[in-house]
Amino acid sequence: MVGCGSIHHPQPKDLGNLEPRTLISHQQIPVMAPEAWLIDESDQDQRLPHHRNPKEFVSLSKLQVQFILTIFTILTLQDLLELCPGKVENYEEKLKNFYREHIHADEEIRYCLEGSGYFDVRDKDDTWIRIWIKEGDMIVLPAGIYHRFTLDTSNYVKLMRLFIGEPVWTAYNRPQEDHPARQVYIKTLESSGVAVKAH
Ligand SMILES: CSCCC(=O)C(=O)O
Ligand SMILES: [Fe+2]
Ligand code: NI
Repeated sequence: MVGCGSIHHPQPKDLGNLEPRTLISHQQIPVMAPEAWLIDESDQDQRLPHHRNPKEFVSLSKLQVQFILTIFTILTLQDLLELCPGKVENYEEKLKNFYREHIHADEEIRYCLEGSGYFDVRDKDDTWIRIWIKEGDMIVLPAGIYHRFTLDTSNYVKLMRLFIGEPVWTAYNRPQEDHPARQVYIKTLESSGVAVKAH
């Protein structure tokens, strides 16, 4: 990397419309829940919305219930997070918080648009595994897994933060053995035959 933000990597075409936002660090993009609705059966142009009259929307939770037996997930883009010294407000504090061992009640989903960084995750023996995330990589951490994040020495990363349904940010710092998400995670591991070290 040369200076922060000075390198422009070509973007995949479908991300082109995000480009202007990437100029601003950690900018919130309004959360737009994916919309879904029942359609009419008319022969009109298939590219039209085909709403029924009156419109009948289907809530995200209903979609999830109806399709629970299939892998059916809608990811919501929350924001683009650019991390880099000198460019981001409260950089030191942010990095410190990201590097504090924690869990979430939901999956942590990140797509790396540019740069690189490390996601550290605890394995079954409570040992850290460092995962190097580079441009074009996507990571999905299960709810309840202890993890943390840091930049690598390139000192620059631009991450898309994605959520399934409502974005929930809350980080629960270790220890969280009684947290429901932690308990579900441990149970899932154990039921797939992984013995988890007690701690
Ligand atoms: C910089 S994204 C990774 C940091 C993290 O674990 C989080 O945001 O919860
Ligand atoms: Fe996290
Ligand atoms: Ni780069």
